[in-house]
Amino acid sequence: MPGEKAEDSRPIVLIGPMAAGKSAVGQALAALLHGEYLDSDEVFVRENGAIADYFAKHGEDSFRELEAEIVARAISGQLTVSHPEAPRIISLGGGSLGSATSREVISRCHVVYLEADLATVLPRIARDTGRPMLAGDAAERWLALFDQRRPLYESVAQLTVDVRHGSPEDFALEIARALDLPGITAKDGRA
Ligand SMILES: Nc1ncnc2c1ncn2[C@@H]1O[C@H](COP(=O)(O)OP(=O)(O)OP(=O)(O)O)[C@@H](O)[C@H]1O
Ligand SMILES: O=C(O)C1=C[C@@H](O)[C@@H](O)[C@H](O)C1
Ligand SMILES: [Mg+2]
Repeated sequence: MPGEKAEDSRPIVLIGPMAAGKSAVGQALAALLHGEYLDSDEVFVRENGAIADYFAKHGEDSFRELEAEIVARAISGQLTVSHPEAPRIISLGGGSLGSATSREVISRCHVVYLEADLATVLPRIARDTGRPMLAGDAAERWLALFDQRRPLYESVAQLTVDVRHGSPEDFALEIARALDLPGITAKDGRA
């Protein structure tokens, strides 16, 4: 029909640094689109236990191998439980783009980069014990990792959302509008 938006079954993948809100925004977006939400960190924990414990026992390299496998399974639809045509929203672990395979795998998706800064995430990471990559001085570690990874996020992002001011629901609507998804109007979010 003229004027009707074409179906677009590509998953929406959320990337960005630790505590930017990938999980919170991903869940809000799934609710808005009546879609399925998947989180590579949650899948990891379900299959292997707490991330901090896994790092302590097996080290980061082993974690990254399993993480890359989970990303591939998530994107390919192997972990999907809902209707095959339901929108799929997938949040990736903050360090997952270190894998060239994962960068390649997500190139066929809508890739949305949640861009944050230290001031925004500081209250969220200050008392963190679950993120082994932030062990020690969490603020210093977050900044160092962000400096190192920012070029990777930027190189794969198709849409960048500034998440410094607003709620997860605000950002979900911004993403849905920017991607011009079927069923979303500019005015209130739903057709
Ligand atoms: N826009 C927001 N406003 C206020 N709080 C937020 C916002 N986005 C996320 N949060 C809160 O910040 C914390 C971290 O968010 P979240 O877990 O979604 O980040 P993440 O990017 O998935 O982090 P990780 O790298 O650990 O997976 C959570 O407590 C969440 O509720
Ligand atoms: O930035 C990282 O390296 C990480 C981010 C988290 O999402 C987890 O994937 C894990 O704690 C490692
Ligand atoms: Mg998360």
